[in-house]
Parts: sequence; structure tokens; C-alpha cells
Amino acid sequence: MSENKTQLRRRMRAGRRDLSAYQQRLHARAAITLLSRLPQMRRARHIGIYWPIDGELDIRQLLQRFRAKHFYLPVLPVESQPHLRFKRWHGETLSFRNRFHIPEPAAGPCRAPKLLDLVLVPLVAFDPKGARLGMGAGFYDRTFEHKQLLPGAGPQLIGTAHQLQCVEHLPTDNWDIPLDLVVTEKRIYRCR
Ligand SMILES: Nc1nc2c(c(=O)[nH]1)N(C=O)[C@@H](CNc1ccc(C(=O)N[C@@H](CCC(=O)O)C(=O)O)cc1)CN2
Ligand SMILES: Nc1ncnc2c1ncn2[C@@H]1O[C@H](COP(=O)(O)OP(=O)(O)OP(=O)(O)O)[C@@H](O)[C@H]1O
Repeated sequence: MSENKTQLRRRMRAGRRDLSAYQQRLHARAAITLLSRLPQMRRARHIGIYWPIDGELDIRQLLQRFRAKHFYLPVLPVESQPHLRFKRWHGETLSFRNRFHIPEPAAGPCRAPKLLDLVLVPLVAFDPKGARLGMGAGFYDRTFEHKQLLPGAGPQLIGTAHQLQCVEHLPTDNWDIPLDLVVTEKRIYRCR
């Protein structure tokens, strides 16, 4: 029987969590080198990034690499609105944690998701066409919904993951927002 979304999520999350600290560092360094060469990265001024959890690829060193750029972390939606917000982050350690125990900047300016140039998107699994499986709450899909109506609209979405998170084909739902690119420690996938 073929694997369903829940089983695939469990398997991929276990796979990335089981990487050694050494493998994690190697992957992060290699992926950051690939990312740093991308014209999309070089051009971007306002960039969404994430605080890694659960074995996700740790690309926070990008802040040291690109000191002149502005980086933002996702902040969970409040009741009245469905979208993630992105708060300015300078690389400092953070003491506030959201309900999933993920650190968030407590204060500081937010930037509307549409006004970011580039968003580095965490994921659980991806396929070479840019389909993404996330943690299962639909936050990124809802936040970048407008891209479905306006192909070519910003921001560019770049998935970042370990190569082991790549699967041949992911079934998609009509709300899924595809990734423009995916970068792993091994290679760049150009999806759009
Ligand atoms: N690093 C990172 N930050 C991120 C995301 C992400 O995928 N990675 N998100 C992407 O959308 C948002 C958070 N989304 C999440 C959605 C579901 C669960 C989750 O189900 N967590 C627990 C179970 C619930 C709980 O602890 O209360 C779990 O680990 O199974 C976590 C985060 C925003 N920030
Ligand atoms: N644009 C949208 N409008 C309404 N509901 C949505 C939208 N996008 C996603 N959802 C809802 O969110 C739920 C989770 O979606 P999905 O399993 O694709 O999340 P995910 O991409 O894995 O998670 P995440 O983006 O949080 O990492 C779906 O059941 C769907 O009902």
C-alpha cells in the first residue's frame, strides 16, 4: 500500500532528526554556499528565514554572510487573521517561544509577507517540481495564497531542506503553493 501524508511526514521528520550534529553542519554549510551564489539571493533585500526545529536545515549563518540584508522570522497568526507575519530579526537569541515552542522575536517591525523579496521556506518533504509538504497547518500556503492568482508575484519562495527530504512525486491539493526553487546540500532544483 502506498504511504499516506501522515506516514511520509513521520518518516521524513525522523530522517532529518536522526542526522548527526556533524552531518547537520556539513549540510548547512554546503546549502548556504549554493544559496549564496543565487542571483535571487544576491538581489533580495528583505528575506524571510526560519528558526530551525526538529532537524530542519539550519541556514541561520546566512545572516553573517549577508549583513546588509534584512532578515525576518515567521510569527504565528493571531486569531483574527490567517496569515503568518514576518518580524525583523538580527540574529540574537530569543526568549519568547510560540505554542509550538519555536522562538519568535517579541518586538520589532513586521513586514507584510507580499513585500518580502524572498522567503526561505522550511519543509518536511518536497519533490523536484516544487511541491511541498509542511508540518500540516497550512501556514505558508495561506500566507502566500496570492501567488496562485498572480503567477510571478513576489516573494520568490525557496524551499531549503536536506537531500533526504526529496521524494519523486508528492500529491498536491489545490491550496498548495508551489516552491520556485529548492536548495539542498547537494543541488539546486529550479521548479518554475
Ligand atoms: N522552523 C519552522 N518554523 C515555522 C514553521 C516550520 O515548519 N518550521 N512553520 C510552518 O508552517 C510554522 C509553524 N508550524 C507548525 C505547524 C505544526 C506544528 C506541529 O504540529 N507541532 C507538533 C505538534 C503540536 C504541538 O506541539 O502542540 C509536532 O511536532 O508534531 C509545528 C509547527 C511557522 N514557523
Ligand atoms: N489557502 C488556504 N485556504 C484555506 N485553508 C487552507 C489554505 N491552505 C491550506 N489550508 C488548510 O490547511 C491545512 C493543512 O494544509 P497542508 O497539509 O497542505 O499544510 P502544510 O503545507 O503541510 O503545512 P505548513 O505550511 O504549515 O508547513 C489543510 O487541511 C487546508 O484545509
